[in-house]
Amino acid sequence: MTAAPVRPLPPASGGRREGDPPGRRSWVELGEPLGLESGATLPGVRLAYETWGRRAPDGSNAVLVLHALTGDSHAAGPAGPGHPSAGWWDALIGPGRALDTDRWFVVAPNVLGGCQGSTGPSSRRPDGTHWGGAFPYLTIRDQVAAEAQLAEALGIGRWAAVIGGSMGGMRALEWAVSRPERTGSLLVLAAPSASSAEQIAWGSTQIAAIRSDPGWRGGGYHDAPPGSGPHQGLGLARRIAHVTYRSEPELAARFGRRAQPGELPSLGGRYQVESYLDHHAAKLVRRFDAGSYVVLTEAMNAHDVGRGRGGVARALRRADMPALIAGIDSDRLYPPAQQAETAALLPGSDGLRLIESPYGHDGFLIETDQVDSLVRELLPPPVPAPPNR
Ligand SMILES: CC(=O)SCCNC(=O)CCNC(=O)[C@H](O)C(C)(C)COP(=O)(O)OP(=O)(O)OC[C@H]1O[C@@H](n2cnc3c(N)ncnc32)[C@H](O)[C@@H]1OP(=O)(O)O
Ligand SMILES: N[C@@H](CCO)C(=O)O
Repeated sequence: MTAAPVRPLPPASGGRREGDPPGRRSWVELGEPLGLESGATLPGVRLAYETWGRRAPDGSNAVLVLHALTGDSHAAGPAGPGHPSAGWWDALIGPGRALDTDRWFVVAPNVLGGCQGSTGPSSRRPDGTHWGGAFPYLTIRDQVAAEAQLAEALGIGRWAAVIGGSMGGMRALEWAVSRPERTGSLLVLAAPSASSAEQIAWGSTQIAAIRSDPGWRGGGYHDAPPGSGPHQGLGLARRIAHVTYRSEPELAARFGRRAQPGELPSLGGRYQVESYLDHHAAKLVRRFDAGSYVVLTEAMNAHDVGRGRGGVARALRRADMPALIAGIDSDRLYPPAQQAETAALLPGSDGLRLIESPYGHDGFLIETDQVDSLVRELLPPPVPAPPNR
């Protein structure tokens, strides 16, 4: 397959901000419409990304880090303009960290279909109108196809490692299966080879919550007056999702049946856990687009590395690079048994790695010490040269 030409653009205005670790925000625009798995094409595709470290002249030290559903390209670095929080894997990326930016050139794109710089439903079409509900159906494969063009634009023929968790893990696995020659090694955290019935059920329930909001307007709300979008629906979707991201014992120990201070459930007040979910819903609504949430959730529902490739087992046999597949012992959304199957089928894996955590699926974001060990196992530090005699 010949890749479409890619037109790299200059760094975003401001580029590196004062106080940032060595890192840069930028984007590429694909020179030609992206052909999608559905047969449709997506014109005017832009992919935003951040980088840390220095690219080796031959591109051999590049590592691709792929974010989850509501993550973004800000994997490392402090909070700042456009980034309400510090990087979601800040503990892992930087000088001397597991992804040592004195050695590795780390690249984190914002996913295609997202809303933090890459083309998605809230972007404008070439004719200047918002995509909204006309944004095409995307799959994880389409997202990886766009990321492959980003790699070409950056002069990276082969990643030293492709690393991702949750939806990022789905994309990492898709990289390994569809482009094994370009995936030097693989780390997948808390992600399946194919979304299960239950995972599709959770995802489609969240999509239904958004679409049932009168503010959804068939996805065409981006030109509606400010504040009239499907915020209730998106908030409801986040509440449902967030419960699946945490574990039952954690919620029981942390909140129990307690009422939120100053509120009485018998008088219309909230339980603490309700208030906690309200908080996470409100936070997401402030920073995320409902249309992107729908498109990305549909892509996760469609995830199946075996589709049209003779099934999962056969597809995974293509991915023969060194691979680490990790699950979280308390993850009820992506149970580790599912990842054990992936690990057993991947030629380069020696079995499931288990992250111990009370926090459930979010453990891949929280248990950074354990993820650190996995990254160091995948990309061991260079053995120092013996002293000259
Ligand atoms: C890959 C990515 O997703 S990158 C983007 C970052 N991820 C997200 O935003 C996903 C949503 N968030 C999360 O999943 C989690 O917050 C994580 C994984 C980032 C961090 O987990 P934790 O450190 O365990 O945070 P936790 O779930 O306890 O949430 C803490 C927040 O809940 C608030 N909170 C706790 N109890 C209550 C309560 N009873 N009522 C209201 N708010 C509450 C805290 O004040 C805190 O608020 P803040 O985040 O605005 O400071
Ligand atoms: N907290 C993560 C969980 C999904 O993997 C997110 O919102 O992206």
